[in-house]
Amino acid sequence: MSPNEATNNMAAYKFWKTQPVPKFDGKDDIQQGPIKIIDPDETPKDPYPLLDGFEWVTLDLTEDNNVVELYNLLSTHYVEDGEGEFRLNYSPAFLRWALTSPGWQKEWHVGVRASKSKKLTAFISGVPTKIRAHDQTVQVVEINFLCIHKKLRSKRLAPLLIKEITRRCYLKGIYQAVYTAAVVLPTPIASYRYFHRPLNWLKLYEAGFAFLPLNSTTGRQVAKYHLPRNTSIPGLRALRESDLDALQHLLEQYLARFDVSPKFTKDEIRHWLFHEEKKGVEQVVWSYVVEDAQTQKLTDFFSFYSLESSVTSHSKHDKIRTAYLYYYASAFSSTEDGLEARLEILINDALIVAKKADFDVFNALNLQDNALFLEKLRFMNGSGELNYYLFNYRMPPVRDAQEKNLPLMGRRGGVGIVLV
Ligand SMILES: CCCCCCCCCCCCCC(=O)SCCNC(=O)CCNC(=O)[C@H](O)C(C)(C)COP(=O)(O)OP(=O)(O)OC[C@H]1O[C@@H](n2cnc3c(N)ncnc32)[C@H](O)[C@@H]1OP(=O)(O)O
Repeated sequence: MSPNEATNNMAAYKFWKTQPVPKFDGKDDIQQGPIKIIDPDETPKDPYPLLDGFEWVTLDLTEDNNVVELYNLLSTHYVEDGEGEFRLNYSPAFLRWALTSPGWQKEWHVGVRASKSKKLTAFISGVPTKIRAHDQTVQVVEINFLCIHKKLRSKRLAPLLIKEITRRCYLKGIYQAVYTAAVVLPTPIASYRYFHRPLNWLKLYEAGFAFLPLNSTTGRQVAKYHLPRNTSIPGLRALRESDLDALQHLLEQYLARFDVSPKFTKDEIRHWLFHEEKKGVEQVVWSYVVEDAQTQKLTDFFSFYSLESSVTSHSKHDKIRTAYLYYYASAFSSTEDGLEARLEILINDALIVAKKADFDVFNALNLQDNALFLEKLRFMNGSGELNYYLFNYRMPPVRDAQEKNLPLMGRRGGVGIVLV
């Protein structure tokens, strides 16, 4: 819990109270749209002054050595679980994928170096995209990978990084952003929880990620999470490049269910969802479609991405291979009962594909329609929370934001965006 969370008191957020974000009390005028109209002429043309001994750097992620530098910073200083036992370990291939999506801008890969050693000590990034919020389309930048070296924490460098990337976005005429964070800031549009479906329970247990319930045995736990060898839906196959138009249509229809969702162009769909087999290129995203044998139409789709966690303190296993549920869609969404039954077998097939690809665990948030299958498919309730935010944009509450006390099944996601 952040020190400020207990109070939800704007005054306690010295930096955030100065930013164009909704207040906690919800007393802002709830007319949907920008909070502040930005005058580009008032945007400073030069970078903000930094702490003594540090300098701004713009990374060039087309250069392998820049990607490796970023990897080295994040793999040792990025997000950890509460106890510091596990740390997200985004691979160089993942970072390049995440940060060079269509329209990416080099200026939005903002680093800080120590002036003497030239070591990269902090970073923040953005990539452009469009989202739909209720019935409005909004051009945004997706902010991610904010990271400060552990020795430089609590020196108010984060607000500087945020202000600097904001300045660079304003200069390009982008005035809104979307981001997620485990910490509570003013003010989430929605908050979700992580769920974990063991695929290799024994390894998770040995690594300290899964626990043995008092009334169980390791054998019973392994049996509980056993999956069939083969997928069950006829016509399930890997996504092909020739599917992209049909996939765009299927996704667009499905994502219309949610209050906030991405508005993917075809190029973005290719970038984010299509993995092209190339020698020596690490696979980051797995996408599968179901093609109806009679009509040749795509009826369903699922995807997941690969993100390892480093086990910081354990000797037997140093990595957990995690598949994260990404976008999915089904033409069976015309009836709720039909959708629930379909998603259960569709996502069960996703688990089987992930198990075959040697993942240890499959993670999902309870956004989108995930509450329809999480319990049935034996996802365990995790401790991690993820809050969704919009910068300089206010909108009426999304469907589920206030419904934390409803049982799981009652909590359908209002957010359809998944940030990597
Ligand atoms: C139009 C364009 C707009 C573009 C910008 C849109 C906004 C983008 C916003 C960023 C989206 C990022 C999305 C992601 O990448 S979320 C991932 C965040 N990264 C990590 O958790 C990695 C490990 N942790 C660290 O590297 C540091 O602890 C970080 C960098 C997180 C904070 O460093 P440090 O611990 O040394 O703190 P400080 O003394 O410098 O600064 C303290 C101030 O910073 C506020 N703080 C703390 N954590 C976060 C956080 N995750 N988002 C926003 N603000 C945060 C905090 O409330 C306080 O402000 P206030 O309480 O006084 O007000």
